[in-house]
Amino acid sequence: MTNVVDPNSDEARGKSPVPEHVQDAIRTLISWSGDDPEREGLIDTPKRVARAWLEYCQGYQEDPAVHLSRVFNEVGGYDEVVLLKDIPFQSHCEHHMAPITGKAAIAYLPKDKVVGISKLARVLNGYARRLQIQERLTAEVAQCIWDNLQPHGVAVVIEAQHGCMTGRGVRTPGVGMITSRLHGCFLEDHRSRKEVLSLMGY
Ligand SMILES: Nc1nc2c(ncn2[C@@H]2O[C@H](COP(=O)(O)OP(=O)(O)OP(=O)(O)O)[C@@H](O)[C@H]2O)c(=O)[nH]1
Ligand SMILES: [Zn+2]
Repeated sequence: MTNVVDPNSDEARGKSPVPEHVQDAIRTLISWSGDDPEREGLIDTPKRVARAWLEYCQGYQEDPAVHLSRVFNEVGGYDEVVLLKDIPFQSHCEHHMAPITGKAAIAYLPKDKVVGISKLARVLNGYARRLQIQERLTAEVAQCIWDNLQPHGVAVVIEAQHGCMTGRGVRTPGVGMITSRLHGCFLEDHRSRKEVLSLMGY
């Protein structure tokens, strides 16, 4: 007799198994919130939530510095600011595990190496996909670029909205938080700082 595999099973859909104790934790949260985790619409929810959280927190599985290991040493005499603007990201605050959504501007003034620009967004994602506060996220991205590219300067500005301030608590939709971290010439030299912030639109 041939084994018939249910096309809706986790196995057939290539989904990774979720340990029972993790599903239990989510069932507990559902019933504590006032709903019945055994009703039809919620039956598979614990598995979905668990897998979603693995994805939101994928950054724990990587060292973002890895993305900066492939450098181009030939910069063709380019000695001006490189800026990546409006990089969208999603993170989660470590206080409420609520979404933080925003955009980042990442700039550096290369010394002798540049990286593919997508790598700057990858570094941002590597740190954003963890439980964060915005200040630490900003500092970690800047430090990673500063340490690994050894440029003349690094500037990171992040502008974001915090779900814990919009959907709950003080409930102030539209409020934005801006954080910045500067290193090297952007920190020390007034003109460089003004130039980079103005390129970023601040
Ligand atoms: N500095 C900083 N604060 C954050 C960030 N994300 C969330 N918060 C704040 O973390 C604080 C946690 O405060 P608590 O008093 O411990 O928690 P709470 O009682 O839920 O606070 P409320 O949000 O005011 O209801 C809140 O003021 C949040 O607005 C962040 O990225 N940076
Ligand atoms: Zn929060």
